[in-house]
Amino acid sequence: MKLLADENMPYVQELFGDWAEIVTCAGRNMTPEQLRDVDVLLVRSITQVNEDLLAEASRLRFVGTATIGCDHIDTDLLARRGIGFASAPGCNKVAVGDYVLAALLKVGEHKNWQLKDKTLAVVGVGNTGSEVAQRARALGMTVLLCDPFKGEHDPTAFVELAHALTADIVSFHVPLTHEGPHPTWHLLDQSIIDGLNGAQVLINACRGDVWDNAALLQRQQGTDPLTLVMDVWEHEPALLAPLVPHTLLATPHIAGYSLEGKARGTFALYRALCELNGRQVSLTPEQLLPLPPIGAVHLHSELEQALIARLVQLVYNIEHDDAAFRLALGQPGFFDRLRKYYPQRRELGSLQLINAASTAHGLGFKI
Ligand SMILES: NC(=O)c1ccc[n+]([C@@H]2O[C@H](COP(=O)([O-])OP(=O)(O)OC[C@H]3O[C@@H](n4cnc5c(N)ncnc54)[C@H](O)[C@@H]3O)[C@@H](O)[C@H]2O)c1
Ligand SMILES: O=C(O)[C@H](O)[C@H](O)COP(=O)(O)O
Repeated sequence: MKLLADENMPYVQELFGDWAEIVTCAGRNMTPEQLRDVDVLLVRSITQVNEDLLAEASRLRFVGTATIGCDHIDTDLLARRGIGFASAPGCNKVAVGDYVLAALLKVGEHKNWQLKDKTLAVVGVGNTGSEVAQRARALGMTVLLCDPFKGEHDPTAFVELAHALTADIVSFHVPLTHEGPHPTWHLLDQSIIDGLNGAQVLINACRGDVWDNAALLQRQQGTDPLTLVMDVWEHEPALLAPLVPHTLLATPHIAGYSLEGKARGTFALYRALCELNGRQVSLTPEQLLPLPPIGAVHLHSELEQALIARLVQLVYNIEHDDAAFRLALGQPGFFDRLRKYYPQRRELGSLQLINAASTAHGLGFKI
């Protein structure tokens, strides 16, 4: 079995090394020729799996993406050609929850806000949105949930988008869709952007195209700019650079980049391929991971916002990611390079807080 994998997918050797001939390459540069004699293709979100890429892939029988989002995969094409497919739903949801928690704490510091007095709206309440909602509740925030698909079954638990957009902070966690009853492409469009007030904070850790970046830039260049946290950008990696100085936090699509999240992503594909090949699943994602640098911390005081911020920074410092992004901005290939050489980041759950209240668990720590 010949397997072609994105070079930035960890643990491929450990999981497939003893049953596949493995070839790796840069995900953005995969070519139809490379797929000629390949049986299994493993990609991340930057490879467009479409007619063009698969033009010569006559042996291909399985495609896996080690990501949550699948907007880069032509799944109809795979179905038509009888090629098996798997993604990794939820694999990095915890990392996205950690990222948004770190961002919220930075927003609190920047605006001198007590987050417990503020309202957060989560737009898209699936795997990642639910992680964010859980952390915001643990901070004591009021949380509004907006998800028209889920709202159909449980209208009292969800609000309309217009209501969500009145929150102090609005965090987006939708898939990128162009069709259907609630498409998300430019969900945040010019008219919505114009209707927001300058005290509001927006967070995008889902897909860049969900926000109209050019319209946002226009708003930011006016007299009443918004506070923006942007992990994802329209037209990555060729993002709208002039928007960056108008953000509070800017990062290169790494919200989901915990080591645990990446391991779960590759592992989901390993499990799917084992099933397809009638092989026994002989490992767990946890077995792939090294020990975290800090295992436990004893607490001797209440978990209030400033202490939570210090504890989060022990595990994940979002400001380092932001600083690296601003420093590299404009250099050729900077976006992909930051992602390729992203430092090992652990999830908050790798740190045990001893003597902590149960809210620590809601924040994502181990107790
Ligand atoms: N920045 C990152 O590193 C990163 C990491 C993981 C996922 N993502 C992106 O985030 C997206 C969401 O991930 P997830 O795991 O939560 O997916 P999910 O499928 O579990 O949840 C998405 C939710 O969005 C809802 N939704 C769909 N259209 C909507 C609309 N118009 N308005 C409101 N809600 C809507 C769906 O009903 C669903 O509940 C992924 O598709 C992926 O593109 C980004
Ligand atoms: O959809 C996802 O899972 C995330 O966006 C993922 O973290 C993106 O990472 P990439 O596949 O681009 O390395």
